[in-house]
Amino acid sequence: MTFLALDVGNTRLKWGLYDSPAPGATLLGHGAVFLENIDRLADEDWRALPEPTHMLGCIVAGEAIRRRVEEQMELWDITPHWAVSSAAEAGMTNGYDHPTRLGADRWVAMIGAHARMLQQVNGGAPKPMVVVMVGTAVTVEAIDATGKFLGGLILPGHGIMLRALESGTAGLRVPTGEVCEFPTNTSDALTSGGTYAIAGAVERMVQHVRQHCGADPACYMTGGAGWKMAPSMSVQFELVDSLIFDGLLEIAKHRLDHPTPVWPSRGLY
Ligand SMILES: Nc1ncnc2c1ncn2[C@@H]1O[C@H](COP(=O)(O)OP(=O)(O)O)[C@@H](O)[C@H]1O
Ligand SMILES: CC(C)(COP(=O)(O)O)[C@@H](O)C(=O)NCCC(=O)O
Ligand SMILES: [K+]
Repeated sequence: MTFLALDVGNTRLKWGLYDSPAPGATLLGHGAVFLENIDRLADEDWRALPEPTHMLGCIVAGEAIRRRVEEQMELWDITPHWAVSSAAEAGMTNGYDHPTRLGADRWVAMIGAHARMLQQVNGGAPKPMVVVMVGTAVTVEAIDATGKFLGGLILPGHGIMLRALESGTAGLRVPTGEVCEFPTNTSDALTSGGTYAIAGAVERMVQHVRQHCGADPACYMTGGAGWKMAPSMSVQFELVDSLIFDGLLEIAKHRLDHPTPVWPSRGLY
């Protein structure tokens, strides 16, 4: 039972092929393509892959992109399934005003992080969490120890911050700089400004969760630009590149264990 996990963000499509639809499955292959190159997947990246028998993805890139991804999947005999945010799933509850309006990638990453935290406390008391995703945008989620999503921040990512400054000014078109505490040139000032804007927002959220929950949160970070942020964080974050795939595997397992009418019965997915 091979399982294809897809994470389609606003910049890139990430895919992972696993040997089964359950947490702890072995990764057989993975890759990432920019959205403009999606149409090559069937002919190139996916051509020589063993055929997946199940698939679950999450997508925040819009309907037109979803159709282009599904077209590529016609290479195989599988039905596309996409995770959506809901009021409750896989041991978590969703405190968003309108749970279904929460970005599916945010929900799935929280589910992945929650399973990881439970495994790490190994039967001990569950911890609150802060889950940071550094992609096109940056999201900073707060989850209490019962697995309730309390709410989260959305910030521009590094690329959007730089492009906004470039397009709104005459004098800020410079190469990428280094992160430093006291930048003395424009490049370093921009790079450091963006990085510490994100780090500062994350730090505030950690404080808010600590105050609200009365315990230190477990902190997880993921996303294509997570590695850029990790060295500049003032609190210890575990960088987990696979958080969304882990969440998809978790959801897949829960749905197989507890099938509902929402989950189509044709095939397993
Ligand atoms: N090799 C890379 N290719 C693309 N983006 C990268 C790469 N390394 C870091 N990044 C950064 O990661 C961001 C995209 O991350 P990603 O998680 O793919 O975003 P999304 O999920 O929104 O598509 C880009 O804004 C870029 O700053
Ligand atoms: C916040 C996001 C744009 C993040 O997208 P990404 O950076 O992963 O491409 C996405 O999760 C989204 O469109 N969310 C819907 C709005 C919300 O979560 O409130
Ligand atoms: K993402």
